[in-house]
Amino acid sequence: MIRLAANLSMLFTEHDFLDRFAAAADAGFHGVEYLFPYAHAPERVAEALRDSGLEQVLFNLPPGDWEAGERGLASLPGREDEFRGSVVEALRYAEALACPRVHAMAGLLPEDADDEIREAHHATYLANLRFAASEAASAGRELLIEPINTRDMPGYFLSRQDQAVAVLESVGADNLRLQFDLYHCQIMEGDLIRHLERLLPHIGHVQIAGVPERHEPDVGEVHYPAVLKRLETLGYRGWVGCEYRPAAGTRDGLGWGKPYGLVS
Ligand SMILES: O=C(O)C(=O)[C@H](O)CO
Ligand SMILES: [Mg+2]
Repeated sequence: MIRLAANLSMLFTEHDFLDRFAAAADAGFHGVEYLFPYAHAPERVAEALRDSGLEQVLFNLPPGDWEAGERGLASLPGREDEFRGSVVEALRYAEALACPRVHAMAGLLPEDADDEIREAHHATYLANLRFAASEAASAGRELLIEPINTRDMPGYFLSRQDQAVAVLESVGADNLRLQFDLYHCQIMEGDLIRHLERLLPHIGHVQIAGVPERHEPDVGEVHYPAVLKRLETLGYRGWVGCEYRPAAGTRDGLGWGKPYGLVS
């Protein structure tokens, strides 16, 4: 069975953040994810979640200075203390929200990155993920890494599935898993169903969006009914995060989700 989670950083933005939980429940979602809850006290977010009856399925560690263009800390040499603090903060919120998994964004390479700089980022990334996975395991949580396409996020340190698998295998933590975003994979590599089949043992969470505009899943080049059917027949029991920008109003665009219980 496909279980859809509304990404409240992109969906229901017609409402204030804490009101989006009820809007998602009303539209037939059973789970929510978003980028960052940190603008609100954990108890306030927990109250909105509880009142909506939804499950919290994912959110991200603090990413550094997002407004200044930073996109995560995990691979940034010299920012290790800040990254460690971000792990503690994310796990504090995960406890309050009973959220089973959190995503550590890798960060950006400098434009002039040479092999030495790339290697420094790689070494920092592995060391930080070892720390974060250990802390998350102690808290009973999973830690996710996600390849992100370099058209939307130029310079992002982790951009391909084979790179992510090599990192997972190097760190070797059972609770370090892959956040498999089909939108990014289609842009960078394509071959989605074969990637799903090969990567399934590593997958801790899936996200979907239409390609190339990142609108509803039924807008664009990916035939999601076939992809989601294969995900189901592969026995995936996790969540599918709907991480897309509605082409018009959120509810107006939910018709694609009717087979999965959504109400437009
Ligand atoms: O960009 C994405 O697809 C994500 O899922 C990150 O968590 C936020 O950039
Ligand atoms: Mg994603």
